[in-house]
Amino acid sequence: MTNDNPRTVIAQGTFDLLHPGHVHYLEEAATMGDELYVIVARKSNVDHKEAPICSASQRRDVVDALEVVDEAILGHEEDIFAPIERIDPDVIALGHDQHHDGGAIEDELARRGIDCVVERASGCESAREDELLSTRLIIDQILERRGQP
Ligand SMILES: Cc1cc2nc3c(=O)[nH]c(=O)nc-3n(C[C@H](O)[C@H](O)[C@H](O)COP(=O)(O)O)c2cc1C
Ligand SMILES: Nc1ncnc2c1ncn2[C@@H]1O[C@H](COP(=O)(O)OP(=O)(O)OP(=O)(O)O)[C@@H](O)[C@H]1O
Repeated sequence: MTNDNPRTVIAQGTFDLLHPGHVHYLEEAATMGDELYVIVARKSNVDHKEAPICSASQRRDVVDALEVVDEAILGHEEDIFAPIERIDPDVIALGHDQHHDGGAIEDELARRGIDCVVERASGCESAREDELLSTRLIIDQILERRGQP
């Protein structure tokens, strides 16, 4: 049976060098509705940490290949609310450590007339050996192991 009124969820992030923490986040975001769209951040908007290694379109293509994702799209360069206005989601799923203020996002959504709730996803609890679950930690580990002698 087809769902005539699917609940749409938006997740977002940099997604440079995909790891299981990303999969955890996207799988949880998908449970918040029926269709999952993912906005992949432009390099120019990743200003709170080191710039991503992979290009925006390559990061988008890898996220888009995940079964749990209905569609991954490139973020807007200037107005981060432009894709949200176009997709008109029911839920925005913030990552557990995303620096964005959920209240401020809700205020801006209301100002633009977008009826949407903001949820916070959980962190990935993995007790596995060799746990990294962070792009920064993976890159640090690569530099440590493979860096110049
Ligand atoms: C609701 C929402 C919408 C966003 N839309 C965009 C966008 O259109 N373009 C973009 O470059 N970044 C967008 N971002 C920002 C990035 O996706 C992201 O939060 C941040 O810049 C990358 O850091 P992170 O991976 O540590 O979260 C959005 C963030 C949020 C919370
Ligand atoms: N270990 C994790 N558990 C749950 N969610 C995660 C985890 N790692 C990343 N995410 C989520 O995935 C989304 C994209 O994360 P991002 O691209 O910033 O990866 P990251 O590994 O946290 O990067 P970095 O370590 O460079 O900050 C964010 O919403 C973030 O909260």
